Amino acid sequence: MTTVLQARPGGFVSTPAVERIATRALRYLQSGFSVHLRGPAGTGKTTLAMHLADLLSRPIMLIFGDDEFTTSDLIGNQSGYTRKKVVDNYIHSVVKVEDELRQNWVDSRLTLACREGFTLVYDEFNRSRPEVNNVLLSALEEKLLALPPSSNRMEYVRVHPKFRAIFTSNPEEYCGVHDTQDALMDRLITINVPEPDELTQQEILVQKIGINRSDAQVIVALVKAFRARTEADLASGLRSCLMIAKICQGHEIPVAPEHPDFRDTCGDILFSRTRRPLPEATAVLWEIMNGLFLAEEPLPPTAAMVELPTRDVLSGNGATAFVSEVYTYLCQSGGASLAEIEQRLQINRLQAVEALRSLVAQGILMRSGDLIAVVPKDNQL
Ligand SMILES: Nc1ncnc2c1ncn2[C@@H]1O[C@H](COP(=O)(O)OP(=O)(O)OP(=O)(O)O)[C@@H](O)[C@H]1O
Repeated sequence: MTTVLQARPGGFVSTPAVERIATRALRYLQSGFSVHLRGPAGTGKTTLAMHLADLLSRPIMLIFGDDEFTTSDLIGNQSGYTRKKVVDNYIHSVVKVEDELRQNWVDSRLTLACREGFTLVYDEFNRSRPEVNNVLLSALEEKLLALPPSSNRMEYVRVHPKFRAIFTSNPEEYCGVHDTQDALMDRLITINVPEPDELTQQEILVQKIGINRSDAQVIVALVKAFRARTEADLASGLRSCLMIAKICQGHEIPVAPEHPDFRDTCGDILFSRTRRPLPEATAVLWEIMNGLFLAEEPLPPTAAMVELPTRDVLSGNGATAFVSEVYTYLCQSGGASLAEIEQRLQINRLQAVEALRSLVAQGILMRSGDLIAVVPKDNQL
């Protein structure tokens, strides 16, 4: 039996970045085009596709691309028989028997969506072989879906004007996906869905998992730093963030880099997502964790305003961007906690920590136990 999904609103987190993509996609759908959302795993393509389908307010047919698919999985096939037997004994000496055997045609999801004007969400469509998807070409362009020849039904379905299709796909270098055929791509409007920005990821953690914002910030910054340093960039970090947040929330594990359960959870989730050897990945994660932990402590007041070194000197090789801003703020404020630095300079935890580390490395700030202080200018390296 073919199941029709009804729109299930709620659960979709919208931020300005997500909204921009959704608005564009909806515009194209409303103009009668089908849309293709393309991007790495876990960037939110399926969630966005279902959200767009909700907005179209039509029943939804969902198909998942599969290498084993045949054309009949998309359009339908003959299934079972109807048998009709008529015995005519009107004249007692004559018995006439008519026996008719008919195959039944069962629509599959694409055919039903085309016929009834539903919204088709074809998730990861390039996992199906390209030739199987060829039936879509005439449905999208000529608005006719061709069915196999038959004597007892129409061989074409005229596509309902409200029919729309939303496709999603992973990049072609992914394992298990096929090349997308040019003719199909030419009939779609493709939107590249990038890794959600940090604000979006934080918002999704806060709204979906229910953790507080500062914990969401720490998790997102931590996963981002780990991925950047281990080149684990094939998939988005969002799923890892959601997993860490959900486990911490469900088991009351503090989102604190010094807490052993938090460290273990992050390790279990992140190590398998990089191709770096385990000892190297472990060293990177602990280094990032230690950086976050030390910087968690409030900074001490500074004695006096110190002349501001130039940005070039402060930022060294350019790897750390907010060094001079952090330094200026510390000198002017006479001391600040990490959260205050982030808030005041509108930077994230990782950027603040990296800037502080750079200042310590250059001898402009010094660490004394858990505290960090400004070194008087005369004593600077
Ligand atoms: N805007 C959003 N609102 C709420 N949750 C989201 C949003 N975007 C992504 N998510 C969540 O992030 C996770 C990954 O999203 P999703 O499955 O849509 O990604 P995808 O790009 O389709 O991944 P894949 O290519 O692996 O199928 C899911 O748990 C999803 O609920």
